[in-house]
Amino acid sequence: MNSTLLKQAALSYHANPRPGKISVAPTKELADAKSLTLAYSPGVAHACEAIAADPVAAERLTSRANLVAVITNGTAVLGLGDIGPLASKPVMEGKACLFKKFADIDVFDLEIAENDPDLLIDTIVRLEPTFGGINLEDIKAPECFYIERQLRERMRIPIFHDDQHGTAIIVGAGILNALSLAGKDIDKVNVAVSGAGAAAIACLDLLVSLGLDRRNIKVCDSRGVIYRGRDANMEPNKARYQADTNDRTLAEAMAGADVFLGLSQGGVVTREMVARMARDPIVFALANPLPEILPEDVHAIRPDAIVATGRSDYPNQINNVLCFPYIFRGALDVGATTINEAMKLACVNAIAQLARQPMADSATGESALTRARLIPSPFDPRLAAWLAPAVAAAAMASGVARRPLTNLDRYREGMAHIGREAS
Ligand SMILES: NC(=O)C1=CN([C@@H]2O[C@H](COP(=O)(O)OP(=O)(O)OC[C@H]3O[C@@H](n4cnc5c(N)ncnc54)[C@H](OP(=O)(O)O)[C@@H]3O)[C@@H](O)[C@H]2O)C=CC1
Ligand SMILES: CC(=O)C(=O)O
Ligand SMILES: [Mg+2]
Repeated sequence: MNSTLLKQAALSYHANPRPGKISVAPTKELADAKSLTLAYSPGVAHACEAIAADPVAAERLTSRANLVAVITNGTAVLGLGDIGPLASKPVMEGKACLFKKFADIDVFDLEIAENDPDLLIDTIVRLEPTFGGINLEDIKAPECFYIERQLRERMRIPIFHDDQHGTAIIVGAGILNALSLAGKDIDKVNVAVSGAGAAAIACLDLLVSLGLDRRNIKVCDSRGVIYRGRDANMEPNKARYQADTNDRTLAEAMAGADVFLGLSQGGVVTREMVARMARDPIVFALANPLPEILPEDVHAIRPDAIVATGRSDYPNQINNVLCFPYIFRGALDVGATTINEAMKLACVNAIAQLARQPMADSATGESALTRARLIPSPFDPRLAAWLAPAVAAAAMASGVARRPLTNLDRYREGMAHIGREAS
């Protein structure tokens, strides 16, 4: 679809037949005076009193345990930048739809007009009685790191900045599979990165925990390569990735690199830069909505490249939609108090392994992993049954589950049903 048609279709999709993408629906019969008596006054008072006597009763008597807040202040909306909370609402409604569609989780999207990190934190902390979990979205770096850390310390429900960890999880799975196709080892490859914000820093942290050598990483922000000694007071997260190098530009950083990871802005990579990468280059151009370089431009200059973008209109969509519905599903279902490293790594492995399984409809039984299919499609009906139980099991094994499951196989069957309904 050309860009004019896409714009028209997207605006019409959002406007018709009624504005927006989500609504709230009752889950109980409410047809007569008797059901009104139960749902509202006087019957509702009994539910209130039960929760006042024992807060855990809220899990049985309200929607809270299946209700997640998608929260933003609109400071880093996709790659569009600081467009503010109101303009971010279509993205947040979109996330709400994806939670519901893929994992049957209800979401309130909250666009908060507050840029001061401490005031935003205080606002979010006060929402704990309403929600079973908090998905932070499109809050810019470096504030996002402080905001998430404070919330994790002050709240007893899962807090997950999707642009950091959801992206890192799917990038981790995609890179592991791409490296295996390219026949390269993670501890030996050179990586050039465009972007040093929420998503890029979290991806690097996870890739390092998977074996990537920090000395083989060169990161660029909007001012070029982050090299040792560049700034007197370098932001601490950038400082962790400052390189001992004479390279100063992204073009120099990409020369000879095995992997390019783009989490910055559309169009910052040229064909010439890709031409100078190592053999079988892995190009993850993940800026949204426009990637750092389009796949057709990469393939035109490097037929040996393995390419991914964040978009659904090209093969290999590396997008956090493959993670956030399922990591929350697993966490909520065991009453996890947090989403920890063990749960994230379980999710990475589950995605990477699922991509290696034969497709359900495969006649040959061959592995589905190819250069054009590094990771499962967002509509793969097996995602819920693979990811949510892996996350739930990791939560239980790492001691953060308040309501451990007694039968993981039965839980997996329930997730398979959700997956089939979604696809
Ligand atoms: N595919 C996916 O699933 C996801 C994709 N993304 C995409 O990643 C991008 C960044 O998102 P996020 O990390 O949340 O945003 P942040 O605002 O936290 O970070 C943006 C980073 O990009 C850098 N940057 C801006 N312009 C350039 C440039 N011309 N060259 C190099 N670096 C540049 C900024 O540099 P500086 O520090 O100097 O300001 C900053 O480090 C967006 O396009 C977003 O859509 C994000 C999450 C998931
Ligand atoms: C996908 C996503 O979360 C982003 O581009 O910000
Ligand atoms: Mg985002």
